[in-house]
Amino acid sequence: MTATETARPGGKATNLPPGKELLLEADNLVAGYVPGVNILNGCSIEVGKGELVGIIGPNGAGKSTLLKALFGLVNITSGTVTMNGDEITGMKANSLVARGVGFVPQTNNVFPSLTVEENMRMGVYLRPRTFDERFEFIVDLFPTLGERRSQRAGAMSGGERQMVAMARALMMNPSVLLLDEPSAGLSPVRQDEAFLRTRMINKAGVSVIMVEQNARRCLQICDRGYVLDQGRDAYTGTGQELQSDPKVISLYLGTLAEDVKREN
Ligand SMILES: Nc1ncnc2c1ncn2[C@@H]1O[C@H](COP(=O)(O)OP(=O)(O)OP(=O)(O)O)[C@@H](O)[C@H]1O
Repeated sequence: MTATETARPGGKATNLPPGKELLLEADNLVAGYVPGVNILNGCSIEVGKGELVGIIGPNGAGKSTLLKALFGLVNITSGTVTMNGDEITGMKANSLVARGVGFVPQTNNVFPSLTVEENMRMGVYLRPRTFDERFEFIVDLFPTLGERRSQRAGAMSGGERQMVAMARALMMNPSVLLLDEPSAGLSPVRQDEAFLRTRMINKAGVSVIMVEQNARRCLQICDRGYVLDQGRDAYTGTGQELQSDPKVISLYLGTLAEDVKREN
């Protein structure tokens, strides 16, 4: 099997594996930051319940913009976003969080002057009474955060802060977590840990949409992926299909192509 060019409007075939239930769908999104300048130009993705979906593509393809559009932070001029069959297009972030969408931005994603525990409390400010139960879940997943609950987030390393940011988004018990480049700015070892954490979150039952610059690692851990190009979903397939597809490699995964050459 190789990656497939995604169906353009009209031919609405699903990309989900057989029997997989649809959780979230972006259909033909057009969106941008300023009127008249579209960054997403008809972008469609599907996420099944329990899936880890990777979004890769060249710089400026609109990967982060897609996540921001899904989270109500970028103006959508046409197209729809649905979750569990309900339309959520353009809803504001607080409504989306209440509906089970979590977002971890790439930067400025923790309150540095607050402790780990205070960051977690901020994450659950809409449902403060659930703090104990959710914090227990977090500590089961990331024991370090239990040990360091009184430490200021600003005094932690980049990788640890990323863990705090993920944990904070998990405090609201989201069905789907949007992760914007969880490995950005981390050393290779810390990047591996960030990918491992992402996988653990997914294994704990949370669907994940992960945007990544590190395409090779992203495709290694995701169930399915989308290659974005100029604001559109150009290719899709399983992580393995995309990794091994020559046209995806030659067009979008320059560094991966080099790696494949070296390995052969
Ligand atoms: N806040 C903003 N205001 C205006 N334009 C923006 C803003 N953020 C991003 N853009 C533009 O949108 C386009 C897509 O950016 P985006 O960050 O979504 O791409 P990306 O695929 O995530 O790229 P990268 O891999 O480099 O992070 C770029 O041309 C960028 O300059």
